Amino acid sequence: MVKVTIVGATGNVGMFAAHAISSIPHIDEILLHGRPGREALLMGITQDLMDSFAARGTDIRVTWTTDLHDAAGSDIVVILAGVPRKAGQDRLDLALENARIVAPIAETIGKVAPDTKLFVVTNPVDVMTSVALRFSMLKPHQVFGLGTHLDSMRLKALIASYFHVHVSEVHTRIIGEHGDSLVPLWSATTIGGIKISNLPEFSHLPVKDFIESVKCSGHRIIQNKGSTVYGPGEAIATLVRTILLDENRILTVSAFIHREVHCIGNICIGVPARVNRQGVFPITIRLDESEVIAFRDSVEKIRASTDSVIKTLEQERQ
Ligand SMILES: NC(=O)c1ccc[n+]([C@@H]2O[C@H](COP(=O)([O-])OP(=O)(O)OC[C@H]3O[C@@H](n4cnc5c(N)ncnc54)[C@H](O)[C@@H]3O)[C@@H](O)[C@H]2O)c1
Ligand SMILES: O=C(O)C[C@H](O)C(=O)O
Repeated sequence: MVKVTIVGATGNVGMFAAHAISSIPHIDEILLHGRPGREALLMGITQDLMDSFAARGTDIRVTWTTDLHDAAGSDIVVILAGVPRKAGQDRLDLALENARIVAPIAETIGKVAPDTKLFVVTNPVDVMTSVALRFSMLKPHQVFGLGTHLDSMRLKALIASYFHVHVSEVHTRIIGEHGDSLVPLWSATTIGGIKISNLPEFSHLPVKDFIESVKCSGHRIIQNKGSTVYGPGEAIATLVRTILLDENRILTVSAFIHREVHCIGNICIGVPARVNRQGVFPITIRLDESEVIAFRDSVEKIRASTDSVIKTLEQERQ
């Protein structure tokens, strides 16, 4: 029995993610979790999803609960519970408020579903992934975040459009913080298998504009329509599919690194990782010198926020 639980299922991203995930083969049950007091909303979402499955011909059971213990037996638990940022806010501004929400959820999930993969989406996602790892007591390969996967997809779309090629011809990666200190890896960017820097058009590429556009993307969407939904929802479904179908894809997720990237580590941050049924496994990579410097800066920025949040949570528990 393959079961996926979504915690924070009454939110904008949670609702769409449930629908996006439902197109993955071999899922038997999607469990929607919401806070007590949200029962009518959960019931409504469940019925609406079931109608869409009937219309599409999808045979998945949708259930809902306000009790996290029902997540027992889940293959994947996606955490989307928490506040989203408002236009003008930085994702890191949400760190402590959302850590207070994510930590107890992760703690309970670690106890009731010790074999699950815990997939964190709540922002600031890199900090929340470390919080989930710390409080769930699960193993590092079981806990990961959406990281810079969505940023990488945003850059990929811009490059594909510039070169007039199908998006599948572009491979690119952004590592580091899902935020302003993100690090684009031009050294790992190819078009049709050819290193982008070997293409004459590369010298005209508006690199700075592209990176600025990726950094501002979430902010612009929130300003215009209130929240980012379809991009994250599809990105979440890609990760869930890669795990459940044991695809061994290399995706850029927030994962605990130790020595894999120039020995910079002991933190959860966006890095390329092999993703399969067992979880996420960062791959060892060598970067250009300028990329190492930028990645180290990004790691230290995330480490400062992570350490401060975890210290506060631990003090509050004493
Ligand atoms: N990592 C990414 O790329 C990415 C992308 C999109 C959204 N996000 C993040 O995901 C989170 C959800 O975004 P959204 O747009 O769906 O927000 P939303 O406000 O629509 O939904 C928030 C959800 O969290 C729940 N929630 C709020 N406070 C809670 C609490 N104290 N305890 C338990 N549950 C609580 C709500 O009931 C709701 O289900 C935000 O933190 C947002 O920044 C991350
Ligand atoms: O930008 C946000 O706050 C939401 C999300 O992280 C995104 O990048 O779409």
